[in-house]
Amino acid sequence: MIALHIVPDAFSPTECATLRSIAHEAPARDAGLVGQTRDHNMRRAELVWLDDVPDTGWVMDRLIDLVRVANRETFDFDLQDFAESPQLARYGADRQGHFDWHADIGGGPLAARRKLTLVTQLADSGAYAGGTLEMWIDSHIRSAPLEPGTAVLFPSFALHRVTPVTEGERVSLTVWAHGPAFR
Ligand SMILES: O=C(O)CCC(=O)C(=O)O
Ligand SMILES: [Fe+2]
Repeated sequence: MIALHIVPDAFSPTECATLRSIAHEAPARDAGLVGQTRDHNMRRAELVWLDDVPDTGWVMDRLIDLVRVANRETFDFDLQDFAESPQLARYGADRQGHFDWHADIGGGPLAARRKLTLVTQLADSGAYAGGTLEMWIDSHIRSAPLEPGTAVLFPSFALHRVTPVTEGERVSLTVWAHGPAFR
């Protein structure tokens, strides 16, 4: 069975607003995929890596707490570290922002060690149309709640996607927890 763990109010409305302005003001990079190949049919988004932004230690502290609790209550995975920077992503309707079906466990040395994925919604649900985060869980498609500040955690091997944004802009915060290979 693949589990899903949902945390409402993982970030407050004010914190979501702060993270949205970081996503807009920090220099963004065009979204590459695992292994740094850029395939815009697969993914279109603007990314800001939080490790590049000063004074965001509080975000990482929160993410660590959220992962710790979710892992204790739901997953019980052998987790070791957070080997990659958290990522702010903007998916704009102007570029048909989206991310096709994929799993986060990839071929690179860091992506290969991903075990748990955490995604937080940051945009108000009225700020965009489309842009649903869907997860393929036990032969069913489950949609992540749209409420800003809600975090969803799932195993990094689970298929998921972000449907095309057709109006406005969706903003999300993603981080991965890493550890030894599943066995
Ligand atoms: O933005 C999202 O909701 C998902 C991001 C994602 O799947 C990823 O970065 O691997
Ligand atoms: Fe992903």
